[in-house]
Amino acid sequence: MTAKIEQLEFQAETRQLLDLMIHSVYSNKDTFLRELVSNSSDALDKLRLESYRDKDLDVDTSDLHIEIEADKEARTLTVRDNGIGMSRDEVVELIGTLARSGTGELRRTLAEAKDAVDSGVKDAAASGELIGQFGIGFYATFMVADKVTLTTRRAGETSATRWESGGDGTYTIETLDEAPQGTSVTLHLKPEDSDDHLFDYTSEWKIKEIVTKYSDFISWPIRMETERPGSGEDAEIVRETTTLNSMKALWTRSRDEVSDEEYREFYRHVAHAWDDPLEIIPMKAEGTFEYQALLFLPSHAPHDLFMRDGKTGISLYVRRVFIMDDCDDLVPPYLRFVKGVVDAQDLSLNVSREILQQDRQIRAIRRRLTKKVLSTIKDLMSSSPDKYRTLWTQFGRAIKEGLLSDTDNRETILGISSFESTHSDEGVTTLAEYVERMKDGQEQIFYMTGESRRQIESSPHMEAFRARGLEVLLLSDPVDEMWVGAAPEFDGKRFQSIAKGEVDLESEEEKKAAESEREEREKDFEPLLAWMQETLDEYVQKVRLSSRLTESPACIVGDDFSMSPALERMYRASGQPVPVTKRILELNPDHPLVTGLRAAREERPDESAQAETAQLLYGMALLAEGGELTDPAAFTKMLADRLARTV
Ligand SMILES: Nc1ncnc2c1ncn2[C@@H]1O[C@H](COP(=O)(O)OP(=O)(O)OP(=O)(O)O)[C@@H](O)[C@H]1O
Repeated sequence: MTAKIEQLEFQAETRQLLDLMIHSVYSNKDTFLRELVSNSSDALDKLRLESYRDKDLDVDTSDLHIEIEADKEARTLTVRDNGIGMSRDEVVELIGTLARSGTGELRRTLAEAKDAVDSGVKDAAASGELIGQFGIGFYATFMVADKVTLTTRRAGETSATRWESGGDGTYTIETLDEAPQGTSVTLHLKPEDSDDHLFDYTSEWKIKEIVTKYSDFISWPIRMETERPGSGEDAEIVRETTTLNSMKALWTRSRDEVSDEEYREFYRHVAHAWDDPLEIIPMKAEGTFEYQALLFLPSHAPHDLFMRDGKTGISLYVRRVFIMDDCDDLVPPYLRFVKGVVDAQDLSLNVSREILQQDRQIRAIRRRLTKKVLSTIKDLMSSSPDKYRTLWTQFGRAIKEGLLSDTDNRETILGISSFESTHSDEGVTTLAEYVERMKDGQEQIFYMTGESRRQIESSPHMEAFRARGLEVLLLSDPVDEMWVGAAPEFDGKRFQSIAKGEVDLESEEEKKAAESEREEREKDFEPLLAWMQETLDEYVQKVRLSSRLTESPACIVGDDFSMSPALERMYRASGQPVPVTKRILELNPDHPLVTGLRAAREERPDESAQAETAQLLYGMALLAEGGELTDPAAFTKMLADRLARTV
């Protein structure tokens, strides 16, 4: 067969990424080798598993390993494995494109990073962050090489593929008749330039240094031919094959035997991450279900945390044999950011994803892991508040999903959650702190949901609470709308929306004093309330006097079970039908607009403009809470006409 070399173009994003890598001043260029070794290790894991599952796959798995070969003369470095390899299509898909979700986001981040690089500011940080967010694995090679050649043959296939690129806009791809099974990546190294952190990557000690630093725990041997002086006088140099890594599985070792640096590199390997772990959680369970686990809480949220196909982070091993990554049965979805490995003793090596879902042992492990992660976060709150804050900022929104889905642990999750509140303009508060500050006689935890802190704070519902110095939680994450509706309690205190139901802010004494006045007022206002209810019947179920307003003339409240406007909008946006709910209009009996309208009703009951005032009052109340008018044009016209009469 004559080899046909095809030249293909990189996807636009891939090209930009390469461009950035090539011109990157990201100082830690050594990490390219970690990426290659990590990919090889994954490929070996996959081959072992596939050969185990597919008995017809005729491959030799007796000596699975990674090999590093440096050629000083040619200035090349080759990393070779006899793992699963890739088919031609896989090469195009996996290496030629960024086969990742969130391409739009990547494009945006790339543009930002590029601007930063162009303007010469925070260039290292920009590319470092980019690498951190998207983990651009294989492309890291272009930090140190001006040409990369990859030759690969997939296990079970006869023909092989060669891919080559200079990191410019294109790459070539060629089908070969033969090649050893597995993958070999050869880097044609850029000239050494230690000012630019480009070291001599053909040097034996440099390679050793990098492998020991970043890849020591890799469970496959990483071999290299090394030289040592022979013994005796004028003895010749002895060349021998050395295994560079210790291959010790970190999770089988106790915490004091492992350095933070080893943990960190292992984290980067399992999590495909570039950041540092925020917290390391080693676990060991003996008894009915034996397993060991090594979990990490990352310090940065991945870009796909809220994407439907976002990855979960736990790899499953059985007796030290890799079974699968992204095992989403090991932690509940709200803890999908937790990374690490679980090594179970008593599972079958043959276990499939479908079986896992049903497996009692896996369910037990999941329960234990969940509790452990939650208790670790709880400990961080007191032992390391800075770390807790970082964790909450990065993952709080995901964790709060657990308030809805994990009822067994709801109280614990509430305990580790933080919320914005009227207590301070900045920062967040825990519920324990809120409860601590509750006023005498206050029995509920007050909250209001909305689309932003500002919008909630300026809503009329807040007025009486502000006037009385009562703290209100300001819940502006979409997920807040969901869990808070499940009406949980914390520390025996119910959550009460200040925009729903009747609010009872007065103490017993105040109540008594206010009672007769209120009765009086209700009598006074009765005709107005009845008339308004009739006039606005289409929109509201009831009109009543309010005890929550001090400044605004009116506000709209739901009953205890009605949806908030923001929740209604969320449902509508997701295409779900939303039942029309009529809410309650509350009027401020001290506001001149309300008292004026009452007087006008008494004096000139036939005046048609009063119905417009009622409509305007209702419209203003809707706008004030951040709601939407059903007919904005009609409202503005009414308002303009009215204003025209007063100028
Ligand atoms: N040595 C290899 N053997 C087999 N497949 C490989 C090898 N190297 C890379 N691949 C394939 O190419 C894909 C892309 O590799 P790349 O290093 O760019 O990203 P990744 O390893 O998936 O993730 P990360 O960016 O976190 O490293 C891998 O997921 C794997 O499927």
